[in-house]
Amino acid sequence: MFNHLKKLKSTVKRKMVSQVAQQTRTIETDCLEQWIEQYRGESSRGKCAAYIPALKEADPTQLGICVVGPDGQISRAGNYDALFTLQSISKVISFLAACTHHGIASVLEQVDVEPTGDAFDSMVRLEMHKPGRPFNPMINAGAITVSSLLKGNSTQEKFLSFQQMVERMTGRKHQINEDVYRSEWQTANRNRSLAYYLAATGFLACPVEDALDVYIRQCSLEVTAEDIAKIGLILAHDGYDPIRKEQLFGKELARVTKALMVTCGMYNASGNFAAFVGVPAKSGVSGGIMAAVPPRGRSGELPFACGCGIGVYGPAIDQYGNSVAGVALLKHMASTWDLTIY
Ligand SMILES: NC(=O)CC[C@H](N)C(=O)O
Repeated sequence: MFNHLKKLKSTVKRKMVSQVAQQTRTIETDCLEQWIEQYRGESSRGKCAAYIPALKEADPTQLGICVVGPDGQISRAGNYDALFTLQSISKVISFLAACTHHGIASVLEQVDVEPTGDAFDSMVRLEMHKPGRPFNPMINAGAITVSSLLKGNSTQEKFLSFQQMVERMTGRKHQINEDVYRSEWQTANRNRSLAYYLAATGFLACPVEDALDVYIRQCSLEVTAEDIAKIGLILAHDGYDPIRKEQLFGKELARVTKALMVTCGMYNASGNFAAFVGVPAKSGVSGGIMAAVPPRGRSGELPFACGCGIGVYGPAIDQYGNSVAGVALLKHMASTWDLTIY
């Protein structure tokens, strides 16, 4: 009798908890849906990237978001299921993969951790600090160096080690968008020059065209906002996947990576983003933004107080290469939900 009562009590309690969770989820999703409609119009202040011709084909008015919490709570709104290519968000993952293979210290011998304040594809500083390594792994020069360092002796092996890192974090298989890959390969004159310069100065660990091929392939991998939100969540929890309960990479690597995201992740708009959103994030020119929100001890009342990963997609980008509507949405969300780490 006593046992029966105890079981009944715990079932009632579980039901109540799940109802509360359900309710919270709905409130958060409601907020996100409302904000998406509020900020969708911001996309008219930007344009889809045109220097990679295939990216121009995207619908600039799309805006989607997915937020994932450590207990598996997911809130999605807008065009959250749209597929887009990782582009520069891939730089975070290739850095994780290269450091997992070589160790942080030896990767940092080839690429520094200093912000530049220049455009992501700039070459101006490479020659100014002779024979300096590229400034950081989040600009193209540094990312091409990192791609050349990926584990493996061929482009296939190197790309595979990148792809496996992505798939370990998202928990699913990903494909390359062949049109975007081809389009970038055919128009990559600037990145090609960067890669040749890196080879000339001894900062490329494989032949130029191989490094470029791996880099462009990783940029063309297709994901959804939910995929990058999951990666953001793992970074927020210092390399630990709280949903599958598995440590995927070390704490120190997670911390170095988040510091790079804060200082360089939004390129030469990283200062503004740090001031008005205030979380480690990485953008890509296809319109994705991945953010890692660590647990906030301040109040259990806050939405996603135990931290979360955020994935945003809005293909109209600004002069810095960041999603215009995506950044506006994140600014609103950060101030309302008190997301900042500062
Ligand atoms: N900012 C970006 O997303 C740049 C990535 C793109 N593939 C390039 O190298 O130009």
